Amino acid sequence: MSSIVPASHIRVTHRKSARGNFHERARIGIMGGTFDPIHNGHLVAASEVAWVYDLDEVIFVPTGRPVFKQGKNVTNEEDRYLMTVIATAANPQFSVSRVDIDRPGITYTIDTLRDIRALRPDADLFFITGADALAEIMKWKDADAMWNIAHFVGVTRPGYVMNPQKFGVPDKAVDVIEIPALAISSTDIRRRSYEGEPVWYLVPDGVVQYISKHGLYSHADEQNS
Ligand SMILES: Nc1ncnc2c1ncn2[C@@H]1O[C@H](COP(=O)(O)OP(=O)(O)OP(=O)(O)O)[C@@H](O)[C@H]1O
Ligand SMILES: O=C(O)c1ccc[n+]([C@@H]2O[C@H](COP(=O)([O-])O)[C@@H](O)[C@H]2O)c1
Repeated sequence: MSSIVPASHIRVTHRKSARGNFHERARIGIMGGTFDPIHNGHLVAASEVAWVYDLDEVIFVPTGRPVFKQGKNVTNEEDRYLMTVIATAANPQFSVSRVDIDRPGITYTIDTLRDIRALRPDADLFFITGADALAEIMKWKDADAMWNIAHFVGVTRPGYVMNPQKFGVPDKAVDVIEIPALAISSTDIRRRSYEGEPVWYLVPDGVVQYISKHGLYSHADEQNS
C-alpha cells in the first residue's frame, strides 16, 4: 500500500516569519485610521508593531464614515483609500482593505474586527492604535467584545499620555509599546497644504504628488466640498 499522502491532505502547521521564527498561525496587524491623509507617523507605527510582534503582514483599514469625526469635513473615502494604497505599495508586508469603506453606515472597529476575522479565521489579529485613540477606546462601540477578537497594541505618540489603566481599559487588554516619536498629524498636514507650506517628508512622496494632482486640502478643494 502506498504511503504517499496527497498534497491536498497536508496541513501546514508552522510558518516562518520575517524574523525567522516559526508560528502556528498567521499574525496579522490591523492599522485602522481615517488617513486624511496617511502620513509617516502611521507607517512607522505599523512598521514598529510588525517588528516587535513579528507580524506576517499589516492591513491598513481606512475608515468609511468615522464615528468621532461626524460633522467634520472628512475627505471622500476613495481619495483616502488611494493615498493609503500609494503610501503602502512599496512594502510587501503592507496591504489595504476596503472593509470599512464598503460597509454601509458608520464605521465601528468591532465590525472591522469581525470582517477581518471572517476573511482570515486562521490568523491572530493585532489592532494597532495610537495614544490619542487609546484614551477614548472605552467609548468605542462594544469595546468589551473587541478584546476577544484581537490583541490591542497602543503606540506612543508625541503630546499624548499613554496610560490604558487611567482610561479604564481592563488589565492586560492592551499592550503598550514605545515607538520613534514623530510629531506628525493629518490635521497639521491639511493645515500646511491649505497654507502652501511643504509636506515633503511628512508623508510619502507619492502622497505629496496625489495631494497636489487632485488639489486636496487647497482652497479650490474647499469650494468643491
Ligand atoms: N504620529 C503618530 N504617532 C503614533 N500614532 C499615530 C500618529 N498619528 C496617528 N496615529 C495613530 O494612527 C491611527 C489613525 O490616526 P488618524 O488617521 O486619525 O491620524 P491623525 O493624524 O490622528 O488624524 P487627525 O489629525 O485628522 O485626527 C490612530 O490610532 C492614531 O492614534
Ligand atoms: O468603534 C468605535 O466606536 C470607534 C470610535 C472611534 C475610532 N475608532 C477607530 O479608531 C481608528 C482611528 O480612528 P480616527 O477617527 O482617529 O481616525 C479607526 O480604525 C476607527 O474606526 C473606532
